[in-house]
Amino acid sequence: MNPVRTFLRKPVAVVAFVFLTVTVLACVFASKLAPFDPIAQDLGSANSLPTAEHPLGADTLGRDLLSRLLYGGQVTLSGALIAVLVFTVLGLTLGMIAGYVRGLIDVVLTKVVEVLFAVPVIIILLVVLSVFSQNLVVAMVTLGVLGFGGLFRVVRATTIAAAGELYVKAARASGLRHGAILWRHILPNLWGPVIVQVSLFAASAVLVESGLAFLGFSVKAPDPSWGSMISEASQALSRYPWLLVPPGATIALVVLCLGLIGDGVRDAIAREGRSRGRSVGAITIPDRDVPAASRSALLSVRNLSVGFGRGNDTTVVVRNVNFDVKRGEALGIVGESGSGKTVTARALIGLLGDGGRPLGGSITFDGSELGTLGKSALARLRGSGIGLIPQEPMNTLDPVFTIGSQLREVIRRHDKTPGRATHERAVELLELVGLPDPETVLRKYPHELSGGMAQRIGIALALAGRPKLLIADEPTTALDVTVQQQILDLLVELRARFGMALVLVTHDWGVLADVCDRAVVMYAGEVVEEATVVDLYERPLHPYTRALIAANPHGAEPGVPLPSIPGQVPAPVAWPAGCHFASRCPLALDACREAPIAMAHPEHDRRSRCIRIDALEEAS
Ligand SMILES: Nc1ncnc2c1ncn2[C@@H]1O[C@H](COP(=O)(O)OP(=O)(O)OP(=O)(O)O)[C@@H](O)[C@H]1O
Repeated sequence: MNPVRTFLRKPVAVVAFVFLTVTVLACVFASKLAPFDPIAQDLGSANSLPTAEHPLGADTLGRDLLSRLLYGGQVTLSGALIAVLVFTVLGLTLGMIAGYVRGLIDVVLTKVVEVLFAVPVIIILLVVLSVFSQNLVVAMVTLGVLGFGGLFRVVRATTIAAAGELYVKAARASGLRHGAILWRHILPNLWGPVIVQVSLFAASAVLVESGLAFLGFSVKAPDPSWGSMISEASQALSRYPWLLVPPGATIALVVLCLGLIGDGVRDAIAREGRSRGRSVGAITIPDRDVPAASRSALLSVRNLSVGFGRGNDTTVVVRNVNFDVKRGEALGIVGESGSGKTVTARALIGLLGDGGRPLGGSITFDGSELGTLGKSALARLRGSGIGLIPQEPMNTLDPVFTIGSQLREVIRRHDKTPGRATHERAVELLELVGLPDPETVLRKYPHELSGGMAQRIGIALALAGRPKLLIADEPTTALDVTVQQQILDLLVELRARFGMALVLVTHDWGVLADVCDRAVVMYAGEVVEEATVVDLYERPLHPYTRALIAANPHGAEPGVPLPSIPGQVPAPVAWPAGCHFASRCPLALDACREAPIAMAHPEHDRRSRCIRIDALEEAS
């Protein structure tokens, strides 16, 4: 569903948006709407409560509070607007540059942002105001500069994720100019997170401006601003408490509305992301001789095909994938980049994104056919039945919330327990994933975590619903080597302890050997071989598996060059009619190129999509 429509279905967010719009417009048109001059005194009405003449009352000098509020809003909101503009321009442009260009520029900008995070904002603002003789514009520009780091981080992370998408890589490879890529492919991913961040920052800019005005650093008396009205009201607070209500309530409501709009936008984006990729199309290309879904297996995938695009523009990227995962078993999906591992894994949990959709086949999990489940049942299954460990956990953590609040939210969704029990479960989960001092970790924000800690949090989040199956997509690629091993050891330990099954996507045979019992080898969108990891290593029965193992750096001998597989994985649009690997295979015959190759069952529990198994065995 369109995210704007999803937002419009949230009444609280819509009311907040309408209130904010009306308030801003009323302030903009203060000269037309205000019943009085904001500085005109009428001592006869001094300190009056709301009356027909003064709808919000009058202050100690008899000045109309509604008029002062409308004019004062111009000062406060334009101050906040300046800060928001600086925040948005810097955060968006520098975040995109850092995330897209990477390298030294990324390192330098990230360090600068880290330094800015350490700067005490209010103290710097007071210094700026004293140097620039109480110039509020300079102060709000400074606030934008000091605060843009939050937006920078979100934009950078989103840009990195978007730039890593294959369609962006393809656009780069096709020679599209960087500006055009950023504009057409990256920017559309950013609007949602940017609106969320901007609305939250705008709320704090309103508060900071009001605070500075309260301290006397804004307009000069008798001109109003919301903060100066609070300051004036505070001087007569004990005798005329009402004076505080109009400016105080306005500031509180504006800040609340900005927060609610941010929340609404975030929910709308999240729902939009979840709803993509769920529709099941009509194209099915069934494989022959495929047994029905296994009753004993926890997960049974049959003839799964996945495509991207719509209608006639649909490109099939994964074709007729079949495999089973038994309870407690660890299955690896291995293959070169672009072979369809990630798409297959994400299809299992209904999170294809970016126009991806299952084109046919079935996924049966724990007796339920996922294609027949309604939205809410599927949502319940995610996390409680199947847990997903992300590739880049930092990107999946919301930078504006503490780890504790994010973990507790997920726990509450599954356990529906009261606050104390939820907290205890959060602590227990962090202990489970080996994080020392869980109470401190719960108070941290994502940017305070190392990569290894973030991945442990990712695992804790995946475990929160006590899933029967974990899906881990290259869970250690973003980590350095020593941390990689620790995370793998943790996965092995947790799996053994809770008897969970695991589907692990990897291109690393070392990881496969460490963690998995069995593996399917994928090539150009198809499963080409399936066997136990030991059998695959010792006696591969597909030329592609053999070539992959030979090119595996773990088996490299010092001084001996590592063999590589000549050629490249064909793009989905260029899949050949016959065996997808034929153009790179030393054993290929004409028969391999002429027609699709059926899956053979050369031995019990082994499958290979090859008609040259005998020749392969002879050659080895
Ligand atoms: N969002 C997308 N839009 C269009 N095509 C896509 C998209 N994501 C993936 N694909 C296509 O799906 C195919 C399989 O991609 P997938 O990411 O599953 O490969 P992979 O084996 O996981 O590779 P890697 O190890 O690099 O992640 C690719 O050839 C790619 O062209």
